[in-house]
Amino acid sequence: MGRSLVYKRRRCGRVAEGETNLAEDPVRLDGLGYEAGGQAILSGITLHSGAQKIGVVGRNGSGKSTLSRLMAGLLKPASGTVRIEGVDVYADRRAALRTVGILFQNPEHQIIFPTVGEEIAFGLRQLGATAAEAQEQTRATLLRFDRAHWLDAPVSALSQGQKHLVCMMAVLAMQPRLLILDEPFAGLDIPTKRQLARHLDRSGARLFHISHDPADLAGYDQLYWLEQGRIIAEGPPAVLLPEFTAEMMRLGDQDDLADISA
Ligand SMILES: Nc1ncnc2c1ncn2[C@@H]1O[C@H](COP(=O)(O)OP(=O)(O)OP(=O)(O)O)[C@@H](O)[C@H]1O
Repeated sequence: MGRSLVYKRRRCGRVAEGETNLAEDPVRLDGLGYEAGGQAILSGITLHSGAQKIGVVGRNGSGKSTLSRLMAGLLKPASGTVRIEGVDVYADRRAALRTVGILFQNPEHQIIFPTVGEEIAFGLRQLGATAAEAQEQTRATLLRFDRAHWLDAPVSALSQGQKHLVCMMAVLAMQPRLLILDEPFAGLDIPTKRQLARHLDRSGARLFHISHDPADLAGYDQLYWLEQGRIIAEGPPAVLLPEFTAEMMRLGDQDDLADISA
């Protein structure tokens, strides 16, 4: 995979002043590393950002899902820390639950209850709401998304795009400060993607969107390029995405699918 890439991390274009403040940045990854099967999956990831819409672009196997799970505190780092809004998300799980939400690529991996209302209420109960409070907040969330009539709908009767919306409502009901998106739009059609993206933009949560698809990240404020478990470039989408796309096209003209990291 991309063995010919020899970039050192570099800045692509100008990052607006004020987006990075080392003392106060709400998203802080410092020397983050992760190992599995005796191999380094992520190494030396340092990223400080105060941007509202942060994106990470990377090809298959670059470490995107591992990074998103570390960001949500679901994996223990081998080295370094993830601090979101001042919370060490692995060390302080209770605070992390209130601070960070995550949406996965496959809603089937996220949904565990048979009805929409139960699914949304579950997260709220996790945060300490009583059954009555959770019910009230669930109804309010459905109303906010114009889906009051979904309360008792069986999840099994929903389309894939609708299941994604259920996951999104369930996570946003918990009012996370940061929402991590692990390719939640993969496989969805353009109208569905656009509708879900609109809901996200309205949510007010800071977004940390990880994707292989440059189109997902075009409107983002600050982008990072993940390659072989390292950040190799950062910059605004107008500069970084064309470079990423050109490199992906170049790699596509070769055949590196046979490579197995040893
Ligand atoms: N538990 C594990 N044991 C061994 N190898 C792992 C483990 N988890 C991840 N890897 C390897 O780490 C690399 C990064 O995996 P990861 O799933 O994070 O990448 P990704 O960018 O999300 O990939 P994709 O876009 O294909 O989903 C891959 O080579 C994967 O095989």
